[in-house]
Amino acid sequence: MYDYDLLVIGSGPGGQKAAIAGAKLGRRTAVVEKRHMLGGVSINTGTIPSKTLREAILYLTGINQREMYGASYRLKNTITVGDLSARTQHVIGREIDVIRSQLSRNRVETLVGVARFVDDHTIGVSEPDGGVRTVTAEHIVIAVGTRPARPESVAFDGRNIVDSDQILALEELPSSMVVVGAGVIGIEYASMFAALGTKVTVVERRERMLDFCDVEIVEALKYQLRDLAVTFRFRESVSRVERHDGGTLTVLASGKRIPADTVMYSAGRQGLTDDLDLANAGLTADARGRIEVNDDYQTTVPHIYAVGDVIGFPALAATSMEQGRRAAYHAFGEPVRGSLGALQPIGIYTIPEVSYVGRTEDELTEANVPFEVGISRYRELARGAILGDSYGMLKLLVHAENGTLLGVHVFGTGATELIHIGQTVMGCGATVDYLVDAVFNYPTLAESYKVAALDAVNKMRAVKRFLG
Ligand SMILES: Cc1cc2nc3c(=O)[nH]c(=O)nc-3n(C[C@H](O)[C@H](O)[C@H](O)COP(=O)(O)OP(=O)(O)OC[C@H]3O[C@@H](n4cnc5c(N)ncnc54)[C@H](O)[C@@H]3O)c2cc1C
Ligand SMILES: NC(=O)c1ccc[n+]([C@@H]2O[C@H](COP(=O)([O-])OP(=O)(O)OC[C@H]3O[C@@H](n4cnc5c(N)ncnc54)[C@H](O)[C@@H]3O)[C@@H](O)[C@H]2O)c1
Repeated sequence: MYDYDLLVIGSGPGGQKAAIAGAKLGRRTAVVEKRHMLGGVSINTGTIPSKTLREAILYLTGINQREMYGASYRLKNTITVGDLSARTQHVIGREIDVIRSQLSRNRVETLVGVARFVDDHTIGVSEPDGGVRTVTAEHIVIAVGTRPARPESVAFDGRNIVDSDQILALEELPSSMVVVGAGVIGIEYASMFAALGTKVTVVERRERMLDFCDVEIVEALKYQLRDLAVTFRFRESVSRVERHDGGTLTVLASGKRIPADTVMYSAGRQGLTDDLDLANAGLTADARGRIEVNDDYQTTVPHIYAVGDVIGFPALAATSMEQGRRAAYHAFGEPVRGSLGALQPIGIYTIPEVSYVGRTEDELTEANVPFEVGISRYRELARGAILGDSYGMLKLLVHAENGTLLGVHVFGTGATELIHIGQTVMGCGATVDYLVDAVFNYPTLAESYKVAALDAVNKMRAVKRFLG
């Protein structure tokens, strides 16, 4: 009766995984995607280019080798935009190829164009040649993602005043830069440009940055960034950004004016729902373009699902993929286990990187959960010394009464990989004793789990001594 069992709008992480899941369940599946955007924001302008850029910067600046070889160590003295973009373009190209191949070998049809609702089962696809193709589907997944917010008060020109998509196309590396917004995007790019030697000023209207993370780890990150000559302006709001001959001027509500070669505006993102004609399907979006869904990712029209950034927090590639898979399974009656949430890791690819899973000290204190802290510092690990990472740390939050792990927070080399050991231990419900008794490869950073676990149990034993 319908052309497809499942039609997915958007081929970012959420859309891709929804489509592949539908196809694996034997359903006729298609994805609609705009020209030149296969893989979504994640592959083309977001996750993959920014993480590849970071890797290129780490390699070419030699920043991670400086504890060993001295502050002046560089692999390449003059790093150009070309040096950086060559690696980025190479990885983007490969990733697009992987996605194209995965979709085609799973017989997911790709329809190129802009999708909009004609009714709740019908989509019009405006194709690049100007034609409109109309297709119908039993189930529809909206995975259209977001775009950077671009307020009128900022004179974006794509050259000196840019958003986080345009930053990838800079013609030369700026010697000074203002980053507006200390969200994850702002801080990741601030740290990358600071590592390249750009003098970075971060303006953030809140009192602190990354307020969902562990306070001690954010302090450690700020210390490292200040050491790279980053200036922070907290509790300051940007009123406007002006373009002048030879540079830019960022005007703050407090009256301060900050001159810089380049401004990157990274103060939030907007759901890409404007062009979808949602009303034709009986749907609405909020002021930030987000669509509301229930725990199964169904919108208010039950056969239409929404996943990924368009449904809001946490807006990560990692979660979007899993939401996509779950939405498709739900549509076709395939069971899924549990719900996404408590054990969702967060990885922030700053230089140095941050990662955590579970709860923070502040959250536990607020909830009156008694906990003990176990800390391991990389400078006391043989692997930390070998790598030349003296600032890294791993922190375990352990329930003071039953020994279960409540949170793991990591700062430094390998943080975003290491976190998964803690995530697995927490997911299996093991206690800190598992980490105390386990033998880890030596010398590794993973050993930090055992060191931190011993630290926590030593403190817990000290309390028990008093209690008899
Ligand atoms: C700079 C940056 C760095 C990031 N780093 C990380 C990271 O390190 N780790 C992490 O987990 N996440 C990261 N993210 C977030 C991650 O990229 C997003 O969470 C993820 O891309 C969201 O996936 P999605 O499926 O919602 O769709 P998106 O990736 O946003 O893709 C949506 C797609 O839908 C298409 N589309 C929109 N409207 C239509 C329409 N009407 N018709 C047809 N197609 C349409 C768009 O062209 C786009 O290709 C980063 C984001 C940015 C911007
Ligand atoms: N490693 C990762 O997982 C990763 C990396 C990058 C992005 N992302 C995702 O992308 C999404 C978008 O990130 P983002 O950083 O753009 O958005 P955000 O909304 O998280 O941060 C924007 C920041 O800008 C501040 N701000 C807003 N207006 C301001 C003004 N006029 N002056 C000064 N400060 C202002 C806000 O207070 C906020 O702290 C996030 O949800 C994030 O999870 C994830």
